[in-house]
This record gives sequence, structure tokens and C-alpha cells, in this order.
Amino acid sequence: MTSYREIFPAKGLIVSCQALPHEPLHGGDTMAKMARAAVGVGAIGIRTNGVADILMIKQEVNVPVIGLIKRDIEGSEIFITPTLDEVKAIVMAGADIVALDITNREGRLAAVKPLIAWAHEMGAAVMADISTFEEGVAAEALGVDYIGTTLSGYTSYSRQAEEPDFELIRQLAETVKVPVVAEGRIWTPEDAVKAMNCGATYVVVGSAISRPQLITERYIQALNKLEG
Ligand SMILES: CC(=O)N[C@H](C=O)[C@@H](O)[C@H](O)[C@H](O)COP(=O)(O)O
Repeated sequence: MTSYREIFPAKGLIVSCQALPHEPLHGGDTMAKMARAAVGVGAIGIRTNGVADILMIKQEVNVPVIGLIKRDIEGSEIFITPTLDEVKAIVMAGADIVALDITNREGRLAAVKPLIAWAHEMGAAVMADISTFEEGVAAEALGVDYIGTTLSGYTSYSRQAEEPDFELIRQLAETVKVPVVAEGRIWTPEDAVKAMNCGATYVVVGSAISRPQLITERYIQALNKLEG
């Protein structure tokens, strides 16, 4: 039987509160306030990027935090928690779950093993950010605790679509034993419900809640399509 570290008390919504240095909401306690707003109305967890935001959010709210560190490494396409250094920083900052790229690129499926082992040794759970069904199955075999569809549409060989990858959510939920986290391009409550109906245990919503510049842009684009 597959065992995994169960961190959340129930199914539900996880809100991703992330603002990279080039984004308008970056810095200060903005993401912690976002997290407070989300948890205040029922979000069961927060996903966030970087040590500063993990620390502040752990102080601010009393729900499990999924931590990641986005880092660009020259010559590599892997940017979500690429090395053991980031795993260590995430765990030391107090994240309950470490999110990391588990795609089939650059020998990652082998390279990621010590990262998973280290997180587990320290008592943290691991969420695999994958882009295809095969990667999800491989991630489960590596012993991860959660599988997220985060990177579908963000690797060259995965399904490219404007909508969430509901098919991937469904396929994974039918096959893997660990909880499936629906993540990526979930813009509406209806999308979230559909993702759950496809078998997800958790839904992560990011931009649609915490990136006002992208939310505004969608309105502008819609209005720009009006004639006259
Ligand atoms: C591909 C990538 O870099 N995804 C990142 C992963 O943490 C975040 O930028 C996304 O906001 C997050 O996955 C939630 O997705 P969405 O913002 O579409 O709801």
C-alpha cells in the first residue's frame, strides 16, 4: 500500500500567494496579507515562493504552507526548487510541504531523489509539480506525497491549453494513490468544482486570486474585443 504524509485535515482550496521581484505586489508583507484574506474565508492551505514569504505567512496564518523557490539556472529549464539548497531553505523556513519540479527533463527523475529524501528526513512532505501523466506516475514511484498538475502547459511536450488540464487531473486521480492537486490556470469557481469532480483532492488557485495585474488584463482584453 502506498503511504504518504497527510498534511491537510480535509479536501479543499489552497491559494497560491506569489509575487516575483518583477511583479507589482512583490515585497513587504503583501503576500502574508493575501494569505490572511484567503484563510479568513476558508482556504485550507497556502502555496508560496521564497523564504521571506514562507516565514511571514507561517507567522500570519495557521494552515499548512506549500513552499517553493523559483530559481533560474543558466542552461536549465527547471526553475521550481531546482536544487537541494532550495529544499533546505524551504524546510528551514518552516514550510510543511516542499513543492518541486518532477518533470522528465535533464535527468531530473534521478536527480530529484536526494531532494525528496532530505525533505522527508526533516519531516516535510513533498509535492511533485509535474506536466504529464507519465511524470505523475514516476513521481509517485519516487515516493512523493502529493502530485500537482502545475507544469502542464509549461513543458514543451505537455498539453498546451488555455484551460486547466482536466484530462490530466482525471487520469492521475484514476491511477495514483496519493492525492492529486489540481493546479494551473484555474480561473473560476466553476473550474475549481470541475477539477474536484475530475478527482482532485485539492485545488490550487493562484493568479485568479493573487495577481491583480493578470486579473485586470483579462478584463481589459475582454473590453477591447467590444466593437466601437
Ligand atoms: C508554471 C508556474 O510557474 N507556476 C507557478 C508555480 O508555483 C505559479 O506561478 C502559479 O501561479 C501557480 O502554479 C498557480 O497557477 P495559476 O496562477 O495558473 O492559478
